[in-house]
Amino acid sequence: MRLDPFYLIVDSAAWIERVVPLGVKLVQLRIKDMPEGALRDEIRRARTVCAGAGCQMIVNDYWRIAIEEGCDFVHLGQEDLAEADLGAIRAAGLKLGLSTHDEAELQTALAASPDYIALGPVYPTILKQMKWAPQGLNKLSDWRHRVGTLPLVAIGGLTVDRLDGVFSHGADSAAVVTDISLNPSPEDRTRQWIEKTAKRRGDPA
Ligand SMILES: Cc1ncc(COP(=O)(O)OP(=O)(O)O)c(N)n1
Ligand SMILES: Cc1ncsc1CCOP(=O)(O)O
Ligand SMILES: [Mg+2]
Repeated sequence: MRLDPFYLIVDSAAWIERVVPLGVKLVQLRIKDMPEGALRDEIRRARTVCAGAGCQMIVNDYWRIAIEEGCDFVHLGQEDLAEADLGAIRAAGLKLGLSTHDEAELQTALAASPDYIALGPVYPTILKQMKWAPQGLNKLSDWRHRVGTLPLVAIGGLTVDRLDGVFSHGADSAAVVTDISLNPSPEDRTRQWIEKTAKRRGDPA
């Protein structure tokens, strides 16, 4: 499986409606603390936009709802994974991405046969409090060798200027939240990410 090199993470269908039409091809819907009915509405709205734009949509955390709503990709952290029914996820045909932060988590993740492995935070992040210090680029290279041919996602503190570094250290895809969501012009910044990753995506010159 191949992942787009630009992996955008947003927290609403409204964001997806705003930026996916610009040419985003891989997006995660990461919603925290929302009543289930509203969450299902968000997923359905987001999925409609993504389907129309040829954008792969990944649902964070809510694997049961993702199955019920007919989605095809979920992302789980290690705590999510501990409570998830992997058999049900696989039986429903969903692809699975997993977070890792240290060696033990990598072993746990590899044992679950995921479709990609994410490593983070590569750089300091302001999105959420992390138990882990920034991992740095050398850890990314280490993970590159350990995950073999599995797609590797870098996450945490990524910006357009940091993309060359993460790709040259083995990442296949770079995931981002605040460099876009907190930018004074999220649309312009999204275009910069698309342009900077164009060659890796195989876009025509
Ligand atoms: C691509 C990607 N990598 C890591 C995470 C973090 O997942 P998790 O550790 O479960 O934390 P939350 O995002 O659920 O707060 C992610 N969402 N996406
Ligand atoms: C959810 C998550 N997991 C590891 S780092 C991170 C946050 C990424 O956000 P940002 O791109 O704003 O640093
Ligand atoms: Mg999670």
